[in-house]
Amino acid sequence: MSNFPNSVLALAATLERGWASYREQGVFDIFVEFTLSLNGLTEQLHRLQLPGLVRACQELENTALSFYGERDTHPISLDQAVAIERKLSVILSELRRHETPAIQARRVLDNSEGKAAETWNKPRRVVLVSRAGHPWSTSLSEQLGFFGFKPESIRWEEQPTDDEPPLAIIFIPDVEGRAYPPAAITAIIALRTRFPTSYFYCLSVPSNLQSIVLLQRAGADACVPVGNKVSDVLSRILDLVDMHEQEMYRVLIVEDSATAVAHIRRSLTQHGIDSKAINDPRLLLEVASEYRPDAILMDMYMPFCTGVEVTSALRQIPEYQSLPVIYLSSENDIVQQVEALRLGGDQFLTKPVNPIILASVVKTKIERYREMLYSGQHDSLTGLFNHSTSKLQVERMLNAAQAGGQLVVAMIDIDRFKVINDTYGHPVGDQVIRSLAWLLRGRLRNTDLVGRYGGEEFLIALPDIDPEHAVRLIDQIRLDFGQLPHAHAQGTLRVTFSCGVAALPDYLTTSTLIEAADDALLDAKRSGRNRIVLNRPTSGSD
Ligand SMILES: Nc1nc2c(ncn2[C@@H]2O[C@H](COP(=O)(O)OP(=O)(O)OP(=O)(O)O)[C@@H](O)[C@H]2O)c(=O)[nH]1
Repeated sequence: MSNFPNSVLALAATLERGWASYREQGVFDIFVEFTLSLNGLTEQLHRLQLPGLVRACQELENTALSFYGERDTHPISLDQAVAIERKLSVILSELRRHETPAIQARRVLDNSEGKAAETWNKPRRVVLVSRAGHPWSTSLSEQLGFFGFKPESIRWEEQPTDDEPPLAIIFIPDVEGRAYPPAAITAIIALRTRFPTSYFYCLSVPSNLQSIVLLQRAGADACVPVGNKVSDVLSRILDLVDMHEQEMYRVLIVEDSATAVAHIRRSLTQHGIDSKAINDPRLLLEVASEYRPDAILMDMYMPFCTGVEVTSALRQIPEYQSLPVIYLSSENDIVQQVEALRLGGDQFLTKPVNPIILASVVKTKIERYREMLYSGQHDSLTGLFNHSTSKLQVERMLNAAQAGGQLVVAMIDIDRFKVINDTYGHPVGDQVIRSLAWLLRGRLRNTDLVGRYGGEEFLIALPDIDPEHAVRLIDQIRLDFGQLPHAHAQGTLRVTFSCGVAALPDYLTTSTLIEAADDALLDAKRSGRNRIVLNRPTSGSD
C-alpha cells in the first residue's frame, strides 16, 4: 500500500483493526466506529479518483448499515459477519495490490539523456471487450492510446493476461440497442468477479429498466445508452481519471474548549477531513489566510467575543463572503439561532453534536462551496482553469519557484480554427477544443498548469523543467495531436496547433512571461503554423 497517501493507509489499518476488535468483543459502539472509519476511507478513495474501490467500499457500507440495528442486536450473526468480512477482505487486498504505481496516474518520461527519471502521468489500462472485434473497439482503442491510456482489446470469452486491475472495462455488444445475450452476461460476471474494483461500462444498452437492472446485477457500474458516440464514451473515461486529485477538505475550528475541539477533530478525522483549531478568534484571519479552510466551525460563546460577531466581521472581507460558517452551541433558543443565521452563519448545530451529523453537515457545505469555487474558476467546455484563474496560477507558480528555480510558460493556439468551425460547424470545433484539453491534461504532470486562455488558445506552465526539455515534450504532444482523428459528419479531420514558449529567468514576471510566449506564438503562426517557437532574448531579460 506504499503508494497511497498516509491518510488512506491509516484509515485502512484502522478499519482492519476495528473489525478485528468488533469480532472479538461484539460491542455495538465498536461497530459504529467501524462504519465511521469505512465512510472515511470511502471519501478518501473518492478523492483519489478510484471509482472501483469507492464502489466496493460503498457496497460494504450498505451491507454494514443493513446490520446496524440497535445496541441489543449485537454481536451480529455469523452469516452477517462473514458477509462483511468477504467484502472487507476484497477491499483490503485491492488496496495492497495497488502497491504498484498504477493508481498514481504517473508516467515515466523518456530518460534518454541520462537525467533522473521524472514522474509523469502514467497511462492507465482500459480493457475493451467485444465478441469478434468491433469497429468501436478499434476506434476507442486508437483514441484512448492518443490520450495516454493503455488500451487492451479482448474477446468475450477471453480474460486479460495482466492480474493488475484495469482502470476501466468497456463491454461492447454485437448489436446496438438489443438486450445483452446470456453469453455476454456470463462474460461480464466473470470479468467483474476477477476485477471487483475496476470501473465497468456497458455500451449501447437499450433504455429499458429490465436490461439496466440485469447488467447492474452482473456488475456494470455504468450503462451507456444506445446512440452515444465514441467521443461520448471517451469523455466519460476521461472524466473518470480527471488527473486533478481533490485536496482534502479543510475545516478551521474556532473553539475555546479543548475537550470540544478533541471531540470534533476526532469525528472529522474519521471522515477523512483535515482540521485545525484555534481557541482565540482574534487569530482567525491570520490562520485562515494560511490554512485556506473550506468551512469554519464556530463556537457561539468565547471569552473575547461571540461567534456571531466574528462571523459578521468575516463577511465584510470579500474572500470570506461565501465561506461556510457552522455555529456550534448549546444554545436552544430558536430566536437566538435565527438571529445568528441572519448575521452570516450557514448552519446551527447544537452541542453535544452527533459525530455523524457533524461530518455530514460539514461535507455537504464544503461540497457546495467547492462546486461554487470550481464553476467560478473553470471553463465549462473543457473543465480547465479559465483565463483569469490560469493567470493567477502562473503567478502562484512563479512565487513558488525559489531563486534560481525553473518555470516554463507556453501559449498554444489551434491552427486555422475558424475554417474548422465554418466548414464542419461549431460542435465539431468544440470537440476539437476538448480533445486538445484532454490530451494536454493527460500528457502533462499533475503539477503542471493547463488552462483555457481564450477560445482556441491554451496557457500551460511547467515548473522544474528546463525550456529545451519542455519544448521537446510539448512538440511531441503537437505531433501526436496532428495525428488525432476528429470525427465529423462525413468522416474525420486532422488539426494542428502552434505554440510559443518563454521561461525563467529570461522573463521574470507573469505578464512578461505570457507576453513573451504570445510573441513566440505569433512567430510560429507567421512562419507557417504547426510548429513551436522558444522565445530566447539574445541579451538580458525584462
Ligand atoms: N467551436 C468553437 N469556436 C470557438 C470557440 N471560441 C472561439 N471560437 C472560434 O475560434 C475562431 C478563431 O479564429 P481566428 O482567431 O481567426 O484564428 P484561426 O482561424 O485559428 O487562425 P490562426 O490562429 O491564424 O491559425 C473564431 O472563429 C472563433 O469564433 C469555442 O468555444 N468553440
